[in-house]
Amino acid sequence: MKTTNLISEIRKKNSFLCIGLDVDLDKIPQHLLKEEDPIFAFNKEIIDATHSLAVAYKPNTAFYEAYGLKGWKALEKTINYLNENYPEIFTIADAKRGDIGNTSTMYAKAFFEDLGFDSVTVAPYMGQDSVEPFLSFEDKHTIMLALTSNKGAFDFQVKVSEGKELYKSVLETSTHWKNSENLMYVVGATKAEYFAEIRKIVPSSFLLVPGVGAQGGSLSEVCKYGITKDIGLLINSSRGIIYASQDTNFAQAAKSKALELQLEMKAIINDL
Ligand SMILES: O=c1ccn([C@@H]2O[C@H](COP(=O)(O)O)[C@@H](O)[C@H]2O)c(=O)[nH]1
Repeated sequence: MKTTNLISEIRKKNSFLCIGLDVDLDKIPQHLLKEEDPIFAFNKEIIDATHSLAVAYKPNTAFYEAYGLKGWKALEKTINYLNENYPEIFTIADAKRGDIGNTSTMYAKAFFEDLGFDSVTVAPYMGQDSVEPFLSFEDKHTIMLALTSNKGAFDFQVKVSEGKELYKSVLETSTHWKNSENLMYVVGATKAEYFAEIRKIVPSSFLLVPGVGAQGGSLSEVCKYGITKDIGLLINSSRGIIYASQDTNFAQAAKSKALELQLEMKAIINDL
């Protein structure tokens, strides 16, 4: 999907919400366990109930890989369902891949060609030749980890080397790579105080922002310095939305949680 389509979808829905599909069989309503594919059955109901409020969905592949072949099948059914029924939705495989060039090419083929995702998350640690194979896919996006939402982000990402924090080097260096227009970055909502600095380096790039909801990040704090004239943000919430209830009404409960965030987003967009 082209970024221009994503921006017009954001404008149409007054939403920059990304819903994380992190399906844990211990947390989904128990009646779904009788279904042939409980993971897909759960995702389908969540997607059908929330698609008018969200512009993106982000299955974290760990939650599918953990269930082996059945999990991978459910991931495939979920992305096919989104692409067939809601082609306007931006899809993110949160897989955090990256390896030597020929291996990265295979990861890119798996997520972009075989599964048909619009984007995949990638770790920058192995450098340019590990990321460029992802960037070479036209109309696909590579979302590189910059400053993550977890506590461990302080172990390396904010450490200064040769006068610069590592996350700043990741942002600055990657803007010079081939096809860098296909890059987006992950910045945690729990790191709101860093957004002003980040926007100095990548003023218009899209940022995928996890950490609102279960991790306690604040949407309004992120938007203070993170939002751009084209919005430039995809705010993710996973557990805070999809596990709003474990009853049979779980999808409506998820919709209510998504609506709370969407209304907050609408007010922020109107104030721009
Ligand atoms: O810095 C990061 C990068 C990725 N994530 C992922 O996003 C979701 C967040 O889930 P919540 O339930 O809304 O906390 C999850 O898939 C993480 O692996 C992140 O949290 N932080």
